[in-house]
Formats: sequence, structure tokens, C-alpha cells
Amino acid sequence: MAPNLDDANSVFDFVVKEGNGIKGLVDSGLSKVPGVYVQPPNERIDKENAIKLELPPIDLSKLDDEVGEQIVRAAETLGFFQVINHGVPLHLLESLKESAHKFFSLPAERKAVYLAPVSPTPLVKYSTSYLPEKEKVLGWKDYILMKYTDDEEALRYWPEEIKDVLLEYLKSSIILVKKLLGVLLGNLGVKSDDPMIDVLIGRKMLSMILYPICPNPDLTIGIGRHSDIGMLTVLLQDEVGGLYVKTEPGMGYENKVEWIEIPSIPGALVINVADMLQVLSNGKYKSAEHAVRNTSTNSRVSVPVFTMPIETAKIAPLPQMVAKDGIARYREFAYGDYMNIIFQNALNGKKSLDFAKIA
Ligand SMILES: O=C(O)CCC(=O)C(=O)O
Ligand SMILES: [Fe+2]
Repeated sequence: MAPNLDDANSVFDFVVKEGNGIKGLVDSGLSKVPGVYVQPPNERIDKENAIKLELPPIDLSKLDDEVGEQIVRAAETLGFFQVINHGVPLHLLESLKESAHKFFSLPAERKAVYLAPVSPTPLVKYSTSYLPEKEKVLGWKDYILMKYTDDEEALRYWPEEIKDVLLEYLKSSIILVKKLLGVLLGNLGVKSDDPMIDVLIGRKMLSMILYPICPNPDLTIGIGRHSDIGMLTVLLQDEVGGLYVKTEPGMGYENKVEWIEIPSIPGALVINVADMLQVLSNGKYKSAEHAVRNTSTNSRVSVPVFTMPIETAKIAPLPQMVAKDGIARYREFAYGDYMNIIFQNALNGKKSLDFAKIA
């Protein structure tokens, strides 16, 4: 049944609990966003205060010293860059975008089987916003999240309609991540065959996200300001665009501009440094805050792959970085402790790392 748009509980039940998602809300016909999606002004992305990233995509067809330097420089400044000739087949990128649209167009009851309280598997979760039960204002997005354990479980438990294309994408993304980490950790003195690297990306998770058309995109946010969990994220975004990185002092933009838009480049993948790589590098590499803006003209899909340490991994700045810098900027912690903090709180920008910060 269509919700009463003036009643926050009715909207919440329809979108979150019954699993209709924002997609269902938009399909039921609405001319303005319900109040629970209206962000306070400081959480919105001000288009007037944004510029497009001018850095051309990094060509990985030959990974020589010069390309290595481009990767390191990008990780040290914005923490976001784009890559082409990345080894992930282009036809796969097209299939992923198509599959994402198809998946979210399924009837609500087909997706709702993966709602957290009823999902037949802890490996798959279908939801909307980030943590709807904990947020005051919700994000304008729906998503399906898949954890990877092994191929057999992925093929058994991930949704039938998308499992093959996702598994292929995950596999080629991991090869890409290993290449990039070889460069980034290599630059910090870690050998590319160090077994530590497998521990640091021992867990993988990927998501398909839909940002439905929004009648008031200036008031909403698709996904609020956050930095990513884990080591390195690979992100496929479609032609619509809307991904913005928040500038910080030291990134070279000073106070002149607040947001850098990561433009959509056909065939490219977006790479970003996540929190654990920032810690290991003792703050040298930037796990930047980012957010997604909605649009009133198109629905957008994206497909991020998150690579993360295993739960018991002890995370701390690399000793050689501490020796070089003369101080450790973070204390040691278990990755699982960080994850608990992340999943118990609404998105809160970079504050997720404060617990480990040494002032
Ligand atoms: O959809 C996007 O472009 C970004 C998604 C994102 O930042 C995330 O899922 O962590
Ligand atoms: Fe993110």
C-alpha cells in the first residue's frame, strides 16, 4: 500500500521495513521528498562550492616508475584517483550497470527477502540509506550488500540475478587492488610478496547501489559524508555522476573550494584510499571524506568493492613510517574493534578514526 507521505512512520515502514526502498517510493509517485529525507544545510553538497577533479585518469597499461609515482601522489593528496586499462573487462562494467538497474527494478518482494531480519544468509543484506534505524535523516539510496567468503558460498547465497557478474568483477578488482597496493605499500617499504598484504585484504565485500531520481536533489543526500572502511576501494560509477570528495587542509585546495567532483569517465574505475591504509601509512595516504549527490533527471547506479583486513588483524602505523615521522599518529587496534564502531553509529564523517588517533 502506498505510504502517507506526511507521516514519517508510514514512510519509514514502507521504505525501510517493507523493503520498497526509495525506488518504491519514487515509483508510487511523489512530487517532493518527505521530511525525513531533508538534510540540514551543513550536510548537503553545495554545487556552487565544488569543482571537477582535473587529474586525468592514470593509465595502468604499463606500471612503470612514473605511473607508480602518479598513484602515490594521488594517494597522498586527494586520496581519490581514476584508472583506465585497469584489467577489469569493459564489457563487465557495462553488464554490472545493467544488472544493477535490473535488480532494483525487481518487485519489492523479491528484494525484501534479503532484508536483515529475514535474509536467508548473513552474507547478503538489502537495505536503504546507511543505518536507517540510527539516522535522524535518511539517505536517498537503496543497496544490496554482499560479503565474500568463497566462490561456492557466493554462488549459493548471492542473489541469482547478479551473482555471476559480481563474482567476476570482484575477482578482477582484487587483482587490481593487489597491483595498486604493491605500489602504495611498496613505497612505504613493504615488499609486494609480504604475506601481510593478504591479511590486510583478507575480507572482501561489494555492493550495488541505486540512487533513484529525486524531486529535490538540493535538499537530500544519496550517501552522507564518510570515509571508507578497509584498505582500498574500487568503485564503478555510471554516466550520471554525483560523487564528491570533501577537501581538507593539505590537499592543496585550502579554503577555496569545499568539494571536488569525481567526474564520470567512460571505462574508468575510481580508486580511493580507505581508513586502514591511512593508519598504516601513519597519515601519509588520505582516506578522504566523500558523499554522493542525487539528481532530478536520472537514477544512478554504482558498484563499490571494499577490501578489508581480517577481523583479528592488528592495525597500526608501519614501524618504518613511525621511525621516519618520529611519532605514531594512531595507536594499535584490532580491525574488528574498528568495524564495531562503524556499524554501531550513523555516518559521521572522519570521526570513525578518532578512537585510535594519538593527539
Ligand atoms: O556511489 C558512489 O559513488 C560512492 C559510494 C560510496 O562511497 C560507498 O559505498 O562507500
Ligand atoms: Fe564510500
